[in-house]
Amino acid sequence: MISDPQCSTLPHRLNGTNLYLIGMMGSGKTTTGQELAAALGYRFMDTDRLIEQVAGQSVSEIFAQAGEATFRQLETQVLAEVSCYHHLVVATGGGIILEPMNWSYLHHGLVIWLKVSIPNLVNRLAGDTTRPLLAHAALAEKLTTLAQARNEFYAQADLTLTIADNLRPRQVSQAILTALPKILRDDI
Ligand SMILES: Nc1ncnc2c1ncn2[C@@H]1O[C@H](COP(=O)(O)OP(=O)(O)O)[C@@H](O)[C@H]1O
Ligand SMILES: O=C(O)C1=C[C@@H](OP(=O)(O)O)[C@@H](O)[C@H](O)C1
Ligand SMILES: [Mg+2]
Repeated sequence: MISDPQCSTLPHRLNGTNLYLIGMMGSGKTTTGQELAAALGYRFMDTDRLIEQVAGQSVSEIFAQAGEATFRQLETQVLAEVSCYHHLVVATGGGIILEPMNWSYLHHGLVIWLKVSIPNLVNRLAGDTTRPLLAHAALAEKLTTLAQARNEFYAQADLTLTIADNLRPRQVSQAILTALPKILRDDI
């Protein structure tokens, strides 16, 4: 629930506008998104989970069997469908920002970049086996290369939150709730 009185009018002011979380793998989009949705009384959706439902396969299986290009097509298809709804917090996949068409859907709502340091991403993702782009790669180097290629796209978000390394998911959600009013137009 929203405890800060300054944020208590936020659900009203948002008026159902979707919130899209973007950022690198491990930045906490899926985890924080659930906290944020609960705080706002929104529904939570995760494009990766929707893709898995559509394909009947895990993300890793799609990458291995159909390839990344097919995954990206499914990602755009799922995002297009999701953007028809409202009152959603949507955790996206880290690469959703690469396809220009996706921005036309993301901009139906407000886009929030969870900006997390590479060392913190490495800590969180060490041992992870569910992210095919990180398989068979030196983790820190791969994340650094991906971030270098992607940061200019993440920076197109409506709101950038630089997340301190010790912030728990609930605190990240609170930080978003505190920051959102500052970017809301009066007519939104
Ligand atoms: N604020 C946080 N503090 C500590 N661990 C976190 C935080 N946010 C996410 N995590 C952990 O990091 C990992 C990746 O989080 P996830 O939400 O799946 O990221 P994303 O969806 O951005 O790839 C998970 O193990 C999750 O529990
Ligand atoms: O960064 C990426 O290109 C990807 C991120 C993953 O989602 P998370 O960002 O939730 O890990 C998932 O969509 C897929 O493995 C590709
Ligand atoms: Mg995720």
